[in-house]
Amino acid sequence: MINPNLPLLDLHRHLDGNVRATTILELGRQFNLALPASDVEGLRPHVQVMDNAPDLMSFLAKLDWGVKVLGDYDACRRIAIENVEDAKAQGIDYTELRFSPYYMAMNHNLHPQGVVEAVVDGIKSASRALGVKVNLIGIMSRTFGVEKCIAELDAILAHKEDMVAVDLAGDEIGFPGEWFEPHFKRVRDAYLGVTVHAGEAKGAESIWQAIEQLGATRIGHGVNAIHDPKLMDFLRDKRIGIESCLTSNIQTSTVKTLDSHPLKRFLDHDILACINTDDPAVEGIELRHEFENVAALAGLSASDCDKAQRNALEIAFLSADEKQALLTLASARR
Ligand SMILES: O=c1[nH]cnc2c1ncn2[C@@H]1O[C@H](CO)[C@@H](O)[C@H]1O
Ligand SMILES: [Zn+2]
Repeated sequence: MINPNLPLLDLHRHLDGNVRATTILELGRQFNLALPASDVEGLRPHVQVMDNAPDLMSFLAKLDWGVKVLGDYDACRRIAIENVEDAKAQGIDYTELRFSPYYMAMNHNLHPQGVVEAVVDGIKSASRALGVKVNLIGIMSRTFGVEKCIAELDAILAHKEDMVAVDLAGDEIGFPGEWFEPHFKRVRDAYLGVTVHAGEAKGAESIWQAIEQLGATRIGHGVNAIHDPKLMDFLRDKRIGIESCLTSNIQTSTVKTLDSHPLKRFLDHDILACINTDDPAVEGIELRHEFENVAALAGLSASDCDKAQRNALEIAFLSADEKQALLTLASARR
């Protein structure tokens, strides 16, 4: 359940994992690309998870068409704007949209920095026009290797004033966090926040690594913390945020069933965990659905959902004043 008197936040939302099927079709036509289908129903199984994927990497393959159609910078700007429209339609008060400039650039040889510029431009204009507060998180896609991530980081840091944090996403097993220590030193030196996808495909040791070596103050997914009692206490005591994504974790086969999802136990342990979408279009879900339908199946009560909403505000990459403004806005509702 969503408490309308608390702000509604989505802190873990991939902009490039949320490209509308209709937009993929239109951009495919615009750039004369051979798509696997010519209508939405035919395209759906190629761009959306229909049955749960057997593992993370099979899930991630469903994001590929959404970036294969990005034939120019205007296409990047377009999907950025549509992401703000989608957030607005959900009644989201504040969202942190994350994106991987190299992943968006690579199919049509765009320059990652040009992609960043187009996304920043689209987000700023749409955010202003629609009245949704948005910040950006730059992603390094670890799947493409250490060197590509250096170039990707260069593009992100060239626009560091338009970013609140940097993330590491993609293949957690094949490209361990240890390889990205120099990258995150640069991120911290630029005074940006650090959030890392960890403990999703790998165990609790990957979460320890993200916190202790990379400087993460927030963890994407972090489901495998549940197997390490010392880490559970550490996350609570150090106020490390956990960005949970319920449906995503089922669809990647990270968690077998919703009733065994660790989010409820994170909340009971007073860990700052919250509810997020991950890749809405690829999953075929949205934030309200996660709160209104999925949370209860994961054992959350209405007061657990309240807690998740408050936790999101607590761990958001925002100043104390900005958080207060969001609280004031929501408490004045109705
Ligand atoms: O759930 C996830 N786990 C790990 N990586 C992800 C997830 N969703 C998307 N990406 C990755 O994020 C980048 C695009 O924003 C891509 O690298 C994609 O593979
Ligand atoms: Zn993610």
